[in-house]
Amino acid sequence: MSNVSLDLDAEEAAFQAQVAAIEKEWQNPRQAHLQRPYSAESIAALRNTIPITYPSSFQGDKLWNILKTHLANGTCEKTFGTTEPTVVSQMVKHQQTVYVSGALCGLSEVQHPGCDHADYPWDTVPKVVEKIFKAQLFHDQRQHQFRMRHSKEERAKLEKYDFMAPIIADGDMGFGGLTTTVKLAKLFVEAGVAMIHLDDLAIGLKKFTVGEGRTVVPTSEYLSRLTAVRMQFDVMGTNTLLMCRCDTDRSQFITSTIDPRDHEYIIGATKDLDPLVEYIAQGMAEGKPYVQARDEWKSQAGLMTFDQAVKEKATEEEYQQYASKAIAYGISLKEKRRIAKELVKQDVFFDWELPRSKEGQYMWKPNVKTIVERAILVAPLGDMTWARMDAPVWKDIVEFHTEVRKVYPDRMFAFGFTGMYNYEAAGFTQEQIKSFSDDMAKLGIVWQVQPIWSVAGLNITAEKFSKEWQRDGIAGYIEAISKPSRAPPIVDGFHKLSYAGSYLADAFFAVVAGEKIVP
Ligand SMILES: C[C@](O)(C(=O)O)[C@H](CC(=O)O)C(=O)O
Repeated sequence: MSNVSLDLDAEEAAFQAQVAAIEKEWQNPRQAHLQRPYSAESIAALRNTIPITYPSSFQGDKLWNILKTHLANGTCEKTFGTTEPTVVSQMVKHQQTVYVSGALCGLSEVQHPGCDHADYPWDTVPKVVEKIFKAQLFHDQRQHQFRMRHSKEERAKLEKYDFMAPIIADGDMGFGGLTTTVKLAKLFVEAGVAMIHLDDLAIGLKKFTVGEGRTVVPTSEYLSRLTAVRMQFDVMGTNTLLMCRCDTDRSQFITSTIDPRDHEYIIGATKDLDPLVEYIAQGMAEGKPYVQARDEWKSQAGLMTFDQAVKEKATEEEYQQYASKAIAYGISLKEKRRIAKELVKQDVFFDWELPRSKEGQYMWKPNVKTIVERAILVAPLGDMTWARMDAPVWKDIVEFHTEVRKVYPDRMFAFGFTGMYNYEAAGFTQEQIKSFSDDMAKLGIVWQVQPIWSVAGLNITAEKFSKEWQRDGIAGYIEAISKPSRAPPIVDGFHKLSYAGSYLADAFFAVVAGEKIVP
């Protein structure tokens, strides 16, 4: 049955042409760094039958050029997070890119705000990107129309900003299974994003107040997620960028032991105690707080990785032999146990089931080596890499980027000056803090973001004005806002007719009335 004429030859020819076009796209120097585990045929079979193009692709190319230029110059783009289009209309005067942070969206763009547990609806951030992108188009259009009202000579004196700063957005962990990740990627592209970042965190498992912040997923799941996004970008035929963020360096748990590539870092008990969950349940029944019961158990359990457990029991010589065979990428616990049995005289007790959390997570040893491994493994799927670090440990920053650059010398990196960074406490001098961004740029960290400026940053401004308004009423508004914004250089606001879009509205009336709108 068919409602169109069934020309099988034409259908086959169109499919083969599509396959050839995709293969050509993939050979483009712009995509040379990418490797896919799937074929052009598979992508062609997943495409629509009508051509569709997305501004996201254009913005992706624009971002690529901006960042590549920084890489070549050893400089970087410094931006910050916002969800507010008016803020974007100002930041483009100094920033080349805009960041839409999940944490900010979760706090101010949803019906039920809250801490950054990435527990907001999966389409929250794409919707904010769409809002911002459309606002950028508005500012771009009204500026262009305003300029075109003037002669070429007059335009030399008018301001001109690039409002279409590429948007980088937080894709978090993809929000569930692969089909959700695919839909998320699709929505981001449709919204006009230039790049999204996707991480290796588990959904729904952040707990900050009790110090059990983050949980990662196995390497295999991380790979699948990123592949799903790359596949969706390919299906849509866009040059939208994908940033592979990795949180392994500062996470406390992993959801599963299924992937041997993670076994080196999974922590077990080396004392044969009752399981942690049972100890906590009993302790709490006796009136102990959760954290106290947990920490008591942890202090008795001899928590360490299997390799460390072997080191405790082996002689120096035995351990050296063991390490040479058993400590390498991807060696499973089963294999490690076999090697230990063969080489170490003493029995090594190690049980990674005992410390499992109530939710079933396994304990994880955060460290730089694992982010290096994950970053290198997934690099061919993405355009950039971000090792999320809570603490400004310069040694770790240098180690991570140097190691990845040994394999991918042209890799571009991102860095987030996330939440609680305390440079003084970490021993940084004022000079080091000042040159921090420039020093990182030399490591290839071309995109640097202060993601959550909009919380404390806007709060400071709002609190200051609210006090003045309460104290001085309209006199306060006139002095604090109205007068300074009208004095040259005039601040953007409703009083500036071009900014507010008044000339644009007039132009609509004029064109409809058949009048001329250019000189
Ligand atoms: C970048 C981030 O994902 C965000 O949502 O803005 C957060 C920010 C933060 O915790 O300060 C993150 O780094 O996880």
